[in-house]
Amino acid sequence: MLRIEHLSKAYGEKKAVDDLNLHIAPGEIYGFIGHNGAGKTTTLKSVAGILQFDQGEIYVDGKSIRTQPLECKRTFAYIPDNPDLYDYMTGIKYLNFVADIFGVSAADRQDRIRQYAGLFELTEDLAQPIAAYSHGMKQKLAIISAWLHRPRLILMDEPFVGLDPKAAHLLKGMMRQVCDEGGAIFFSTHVLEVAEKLCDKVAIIQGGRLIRSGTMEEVKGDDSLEDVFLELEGESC
Ligand SMILES: Nc1ncnc2c1ncn2[C@@H]1O[C@H](COP(=O)(O)OP(=O)(O)OP(=O)(O)O)[C@@H](O)[C@H]1O
Repeated sequence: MLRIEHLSKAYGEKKAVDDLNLHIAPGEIYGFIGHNGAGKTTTLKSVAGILQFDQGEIYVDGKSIRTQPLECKRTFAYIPDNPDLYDYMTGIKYLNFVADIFGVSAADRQDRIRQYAGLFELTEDLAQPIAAYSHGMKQKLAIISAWLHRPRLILMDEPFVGLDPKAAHLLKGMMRQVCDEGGAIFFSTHVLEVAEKLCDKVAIIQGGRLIRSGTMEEVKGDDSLEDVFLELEGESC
């Protein structure tokens, strides 16, 4: 579903991602963890096709994000770490705008908007301009928009930040459902308890380099993910 091969990206002299390799298969919720500045957002933006990288290749369903960006972008949805949406639009206008971009039929978009806005208790707010939304409401809107075109791959950067417990629980169920239907999720998080419970596989990045990856059992063994993460961080100091 997603193959990252020898990805490297530098900002000037600073190597943000260094020879990173990852393979995410259908059915997998893949967590991406690392300290602040480790290179998670740079990796996710490279996969999403919004940041040019220096070396390596990224394939979505076998297609290169560099040479076939449109085909790739039809397959996935990307939720950035900060839901900077169009403040002047109303929620419903924004959702219709996204549905238009992805060619979602009128009937499908109506069904899905009704379903997800209902679940996230956002229905009444959809008529409000996004400028009047709280951070959590913007995050809910970004999540609904990502799910609108039924993407097979969903990329998310810190998706749980700002969500209330009910919305966070709902999102976890939606992530699992995407994978049960043959899709895949690749997301970054600092909340290791969530990663430990939710993820099938996990990758730990440090200073732009992948230092551990595999199934949750392979990575953490009998310890907690937090213990393993802190131990690996300690080894590097
Ligand atoms: N636009 C930029 N210009 C210069 N350096 C950058 C830029 N964006 C990121 N960096 C640097 O690249 C490195 C990786 O940053 P990145 O945002 O990918 O980390 P992250 O793992 O997502 O961090 P966080 O958990 O804090 O969001 C950091 O050292 C950061 O300072």
